[in-house]
Amino acid sequence: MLAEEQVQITAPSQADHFRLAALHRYHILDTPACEDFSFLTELAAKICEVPYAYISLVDADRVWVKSCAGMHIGELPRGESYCSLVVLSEAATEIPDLTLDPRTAHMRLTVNAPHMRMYSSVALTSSDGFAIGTLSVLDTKPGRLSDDKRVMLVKLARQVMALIELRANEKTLEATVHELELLATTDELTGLHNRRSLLHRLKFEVARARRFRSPLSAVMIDLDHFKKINDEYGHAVGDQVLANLGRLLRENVRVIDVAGRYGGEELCVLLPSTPVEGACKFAESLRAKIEAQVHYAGTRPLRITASLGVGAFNHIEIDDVESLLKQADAALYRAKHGGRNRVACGSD
Ligand SMILES: Nc1nc2c(ncn2[C@@H]2O[C@H](COP(=O)(O)OP(=O)(O)OP(=O)(O)O)[C@@H](O)[C@H]2O)c(=O)[nH]1
Repeated sequence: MLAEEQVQITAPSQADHFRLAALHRYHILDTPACEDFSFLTELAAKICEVPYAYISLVDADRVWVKSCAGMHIGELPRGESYCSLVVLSEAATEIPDLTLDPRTAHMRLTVNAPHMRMYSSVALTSSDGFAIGTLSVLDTKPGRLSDDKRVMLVKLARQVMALIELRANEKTLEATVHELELLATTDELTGLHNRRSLLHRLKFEVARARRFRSPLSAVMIDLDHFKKINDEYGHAVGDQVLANLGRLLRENVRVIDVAGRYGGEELCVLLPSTPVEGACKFAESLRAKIEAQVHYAGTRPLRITASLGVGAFNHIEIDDVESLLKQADAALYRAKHGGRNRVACGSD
């Protein structure tokens, strides 16, 4: 009883708060099983000549086991785990007979099968000096590890920690690469693909349409008299209108569609697997949504319209990459000259 109270009272201290922050920085809790960690755990059991070993991370109210050898434990309540004692003392801990130590005699793994008797462990210490978990070995016979074995256990614990650091660095690198990719392909103002990314995706979609003999359409969108918005209300309001339009497009395209900013106030949507009829329907519905969208110059509401041109390939006549946009551009020209706020389709 006394031991349980000790573990629970000490756990939520200020020091534990910083320790938990160090643990959570590694993003290792609840990650899937991994061969590299299993290998180190098995090696610990082999070197120490004991049947059981595990790598544990001590969270706020549970001890989560990253890998184990000789048994299966997913997680334990913190008050039921020998490892909690190690992270509290932040040192290597050895308990030669768990039944004789008042802190561990009552614990589940001591009382129930497999009736652990010996526990020896080394703290896993974060780069900023916090004990975030342990590498532990256990036996059902009481005893002590020899000095040689303890030295090896300390070395193995360092390898475990190095692996935890490596995995965390890989995750950070992955996230950074993803962020950079996003920055390099996204137009900052509209949140759509930038021109380079749009043209890159166009090449890819043309190749795919050829390969699978599927249709591909492109819709060019140009705002009507946008210069007037800039001239009358200022560039910042013009920018806001473009940003709103970007959001409208993102919310109204399918996951497989590619919406991008082709030029200043000219946007483009690529519609894979969509024949000209479907693309014209989409363009007409988008035109109506743009017309209905309300923007604001301060408190003053504004509306703007757009002209749209649709270009389309069917699978029989997939031409070169540029000709799809040329077709959409020519249709857009007709929509502008036909009076604006309208859709012109294909070569009609
Ligand atoms: N605020 C803002 N304006 C932009 C941006 N890029 C282009 N523009 C403006 O968009 C306007 C385009 O003007 P025009 O090509 O004359 O076309 P328009 O006024 O929309 O007229 P039509 O297309 O013929 O209906 C210019 O005033 C550009 O300065 C931008 O990123 N932000």
